[in-house]
Amino acid sequence: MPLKALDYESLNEKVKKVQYAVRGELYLRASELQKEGKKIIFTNVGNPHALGQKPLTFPRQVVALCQAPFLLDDPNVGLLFPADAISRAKHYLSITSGGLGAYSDSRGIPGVRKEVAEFIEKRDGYPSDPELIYLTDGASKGVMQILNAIIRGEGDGILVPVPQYPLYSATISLFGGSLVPYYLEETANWGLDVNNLRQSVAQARANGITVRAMVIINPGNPTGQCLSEANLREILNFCYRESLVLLGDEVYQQNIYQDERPFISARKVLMGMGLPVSKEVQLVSFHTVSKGYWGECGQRGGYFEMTNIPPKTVDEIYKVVSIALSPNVPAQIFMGLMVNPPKPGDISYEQFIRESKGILESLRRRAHIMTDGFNSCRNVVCNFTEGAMYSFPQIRLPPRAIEAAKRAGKVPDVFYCLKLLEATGISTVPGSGFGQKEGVFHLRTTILPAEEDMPAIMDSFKKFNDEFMDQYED
Ligand SMILES: Cc1ncc(COP(=O)(O)O)c(CN[C@@H]2CONC2=O)c1O
Repeated sequence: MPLKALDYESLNEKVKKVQYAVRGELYLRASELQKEGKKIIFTNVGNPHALGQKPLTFPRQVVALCQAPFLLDDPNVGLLFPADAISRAKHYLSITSGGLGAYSDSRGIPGVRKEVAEFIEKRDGYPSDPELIYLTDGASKGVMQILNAIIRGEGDGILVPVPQYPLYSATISLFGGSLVPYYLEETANWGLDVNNLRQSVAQARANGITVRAMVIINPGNPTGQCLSEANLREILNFCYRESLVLLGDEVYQQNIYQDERPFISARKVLMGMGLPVSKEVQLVSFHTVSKGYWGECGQRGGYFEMTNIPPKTVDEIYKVVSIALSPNVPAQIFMGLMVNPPKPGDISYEQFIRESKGILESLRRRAHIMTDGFNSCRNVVCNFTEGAMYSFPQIRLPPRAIEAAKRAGKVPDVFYCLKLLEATGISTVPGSGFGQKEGVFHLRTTILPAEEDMPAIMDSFKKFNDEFMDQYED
């Protein structure tokens, strides 16, 4: 029989080649163990509600009423829902094309795009045009749409930080482009050295690659570093000199756990740089409802904002996003609520602030508990999680452990993470899934397990690690 189109052997080679570690070998093994009845702590994915975080009340009240508009006609609705949630629900229903069940404009609901533009203006102090803001099914879809527009073939290179979030390596691979790594400096708190950028671009060009764009993830995933204004200015000048599009992945902009480097957007720095840079550098910025203190990952809400992108290109991107008809409409309402939350004086303001502050302050404490726990182990060094929601400790593995990994046919940090999982139920992602320097090993975990469980989890990790080292250390 001739091969059919969906027989494995005849699949698109790019599909077979692509890797995505966040749900890779460790996650699959953890799922097997869970089926066998083992208690697993799935701290491999930045999925706050899966680890017990409660959703913020106000957004759920508004979207519940939008999903069930008949409740608005119930005379008792005011007994269950606050007046500001009722009025916001009525507002959103009035700007949809027929409620949550109707497709919206392919770029998203104009009224929500306007709320995003107002949020950006308030955050950065510069005007933002709703026409250049597209709502997407999570930031992932936006990243994929923009990379799809940029990558013409394997000769096109995208500068990506290493360690990186594998959405980028996977998408570049799937679209047949070339990933051009630039290494973050672990000993400089995962700092970004522009000299590394220059070397990476020169190396790529020597290999015949046309470097077209650069990705920054700020705050970083998995590394957690926050870029300073000076860093961002250096990067924007570099993109200007090298004519690179800058993709600013800023999904963790609400997740900041130190006061020295508050979040500043790439767009704000760009707008402040004056001509010609502020008008020449092409920037696309990404945000989501999946992170921050919202953690509404399953809703699939995101946006990207285009800066200095030519109108004809914007039209082409609009054409392509139209193929998928409409972004997720309930998620667009979550996005509107995220960028335009209850204000002082609103009935729900106090509760909203109490809930969101509570989550952020707990995340900051958990970041310290986890970092300190890792650094209490003799062979582990861990930079503090300045932002985002991950911890990325370096695990120094003795030669006999590396040999044992080789005998088992595993990359050393996969070997270590599998042993950790089997012994403790802690499901992590090996550093090799994010990229790391040769001969250096890491694992990524989230800082999301419940705060009251965190000390016991770190004790369990330390016990495993010390036993592992006793077994393999000379
Ligand atoms: C840097 C970064 N960009 C984009 C996304 C995608 O977000 P959306 O949910 O909006 O598509 C993620 C998700 N973080 C993944 C998911 O959980 N753990 C991770 O590392 C991310 O870490």
